[in-house]
Amino acid sequence: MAGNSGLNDLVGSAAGAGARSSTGSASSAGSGSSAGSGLAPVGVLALQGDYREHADVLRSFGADVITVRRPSELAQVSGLVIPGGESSVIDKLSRMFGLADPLTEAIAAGLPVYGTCAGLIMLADTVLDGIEGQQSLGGLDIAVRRNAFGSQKESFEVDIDIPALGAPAVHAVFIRAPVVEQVGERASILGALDDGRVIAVEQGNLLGTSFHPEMTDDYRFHRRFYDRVLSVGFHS
Ligand SMILES: NC(=O)CC[C@H](N)C(=O)O
Repeated sequence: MAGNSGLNDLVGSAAGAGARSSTGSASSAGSGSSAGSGLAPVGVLALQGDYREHADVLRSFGADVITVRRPSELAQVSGLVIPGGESSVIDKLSRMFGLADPLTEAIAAGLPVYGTCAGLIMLADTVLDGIEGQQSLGGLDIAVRRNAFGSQKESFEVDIDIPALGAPAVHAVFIRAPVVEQVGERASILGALDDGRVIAVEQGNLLGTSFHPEMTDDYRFHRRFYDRVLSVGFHS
């Protein structure tokens, strides 16, 4: 899934990162049930970032996937992926499009959500090093630091043991990634770097990784999210 367009979406500056009129491969499928299961579609927040890659991963599971850019689309979904990209842009656009409050409400109501990188930042209760005025949706009892790896190591790849996923280790791709600096008592750690810095967390129906499984061919984190979607059967 390591499509160049997705990578450009991740590393590109905020300039030109506004709402896209093109739906790309993640075109909205409208309402409908997911893969004959009677389940509502799974959503991918498509304001900015590499949402197409996430949609492709979920479709590979047989899921019915829709892109989410407005509250009426959010109201249809049984789960949501918030992709990587630029959290300050996703934050601004979600407020501009009237999605921020419905998203916060859906998270509080138990919507299963998986956030990667910028998506993890959006799910954090506390954001360190946000731009002025930056807000998050919250939900995860954590504090994340944006761009925590500094300019020298903005992007890197490393194998990380994730006990909850079993063997083999996950090949994790970090792109201007955040780290989880504080983990509150309601969140649990799924993975950390050798130096102890936390990069994967879970809390009830919320899952977050600093890195980008959609850029590899190991979809166990997406599978974990989708299994949660199937078992929760969320509808608003
Ligand atoms: N790959 C990514 O999602 C990068 C996240 C970005 N640094 C941010 O602050 O949102």
